[in-house]
Amino acid sequence: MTRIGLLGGSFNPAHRGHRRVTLAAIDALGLDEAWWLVSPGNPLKPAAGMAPLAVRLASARAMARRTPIRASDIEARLGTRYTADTLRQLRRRYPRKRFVWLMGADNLAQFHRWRDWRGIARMMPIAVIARPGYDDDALAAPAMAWLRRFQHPRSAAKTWTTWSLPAIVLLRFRPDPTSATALRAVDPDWHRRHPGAGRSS
Ligand SMILES: Nc1ncnc2c1ncn2[C@@H]1O[C@H](COP(=O)(O)OP(=O)(O)OP(=O)(O)O)[C@@H](O)[C@H]1O
Ligand SMILES: O=C(O)c1ccc[n+]([C@@H]2O[C@H](COP(=O)([O-])O)[C@@H](O)[C@H]2O)c1
Repeated sequence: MTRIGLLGGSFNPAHRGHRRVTLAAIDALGLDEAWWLVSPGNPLKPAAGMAPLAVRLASARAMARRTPIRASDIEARLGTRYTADTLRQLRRRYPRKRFVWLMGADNLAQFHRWRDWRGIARMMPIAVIARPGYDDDALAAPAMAWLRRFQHPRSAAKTWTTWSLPAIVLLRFRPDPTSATALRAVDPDWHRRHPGAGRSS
């Protein structure tokens, strides 16, 4: 049974923070691989300022090179945009794989606004990765009021395939302050130089 971590994101662009925290999660959770689901468009984020999917995917592939991380545009191919729909389809398509949903603490703070977020938690365990500046928000997140009772200790992270659902674990690695917002602020034209630029999404 292959153990796979799923990290959904805009990857606008992918950065070394994504790579570092994903590699640390692979280690902490005993994963065979991680898939980066490069989103055709986060339903809660404005499309303005979003580079084309082909460019974001190319940046994710480059950042994931020589690791067990696979960058994928499967959401565009499945025609899904909401995470609950994507995860339902992935489970149907890959019944022999075991999935865990990975997300940074900033996403947990917003999680109660996602479509069918409780349904997501009933589909697969959730591993939240600490992120500088967001950890207090995450612990106080509206979704945590419900998720807290399903929390497992970090020390048991490798046993996630045995957990009954819902299940959540809060992971803490060496904090990585990298963010795509900060990278775009210093290099707003990054996508024009990147492989894949010029192709439509
Ligand atoms: N430095 C980091 N530490 C922990 N988690 C991270 C880090 N960077 C990104 N993530 C997580 O990776 C996933 C995808 O992130 P995303 O592509 O939105 O990057 P971002 O840096 O958060 O972008 P932006 O600043 O544009 O919102 C999210 O779950 C996010 O929380
Ligand atoms: O399903 C939803 O309602 C939903 C709302 C907001 C964000 N998401 C997902 O959260 C992941 C992180 O998005 P982002 O833009 O913060 O990198 C990405 O996979 C999005 O599709 C999903």
